[in-house]
Amino acid sequence: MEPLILKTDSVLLEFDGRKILQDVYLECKQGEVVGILGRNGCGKSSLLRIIFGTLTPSYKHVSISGEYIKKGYKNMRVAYLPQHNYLPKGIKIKNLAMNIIDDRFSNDLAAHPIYRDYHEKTIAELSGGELRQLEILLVIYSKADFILLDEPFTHISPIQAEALKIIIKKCAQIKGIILTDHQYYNILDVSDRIILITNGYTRPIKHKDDLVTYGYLSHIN
Ligand SMILES: Nc1ncnc2c1ncn2[C@@H]1O[C@H](COP(=O)(O)OP(=O)(O)OP(=O)(O)O)[C@@H](O)[C@H]1O
Repeated sequence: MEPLILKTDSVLLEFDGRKILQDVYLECKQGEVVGILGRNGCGKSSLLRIIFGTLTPSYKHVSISGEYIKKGYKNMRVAYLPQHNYLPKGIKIKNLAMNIIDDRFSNDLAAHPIYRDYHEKTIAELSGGELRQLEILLVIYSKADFILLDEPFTHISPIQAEALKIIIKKCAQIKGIILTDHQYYNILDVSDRIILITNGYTRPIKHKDDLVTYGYLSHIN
């Protein structure tokens, strides 16, 4: 079967007359990881929320394999990890996972130490970093064909970031993943393609040097 393709273009997003996003083209196929980089406030989270359907810009065109998508979250076509904690505190973890996990990943979730050790507990009983890991897992292993991750590497330790990159790569064998984080080295590591948002435009990054040229990095290490 042909891989599904999520396409986003012609986005116009303004706040108080200030143009945040004005010329966006973003494509992601099932089977690939697309990394988005950009300075604080350039519109990365906004773009993910527009694709997911929880932020309505003046204009957008989002489609999956040619079918116009108004709200990505409808019918669980797109899943989204927000920058901030989102899970309700009082619910048992195994009950949260029950209806959202893709059967193809239920063994992976069950074997992950966070789920294995805490599934009988509630969200309120986890540390900040444990909670973040669980939130990431529930989105990555969800039934959606496309997964959007806003700052998945922030708040987790380096060793767990390494493990997360392996999980993302495995998941991307059958899903499309778009992610952003200020830990750009992790984004460069895990992504098949990089898109930089600058001055409201998306620019494909062909080489690390482009990140200096466009003023995202001051130098290359
Ligand atoms: N509800 C809102 N009202 C007004 N301005 C907003 C609103 N939400 C976001 N903005 C502005 O839109 C711009 C883009 O915000 P967004 O959160 O998408 O940026 P970002 O690239 O994800 O930033 P960061 O890397 O700092 O998380 C920012 O300048 C922000 O101040």
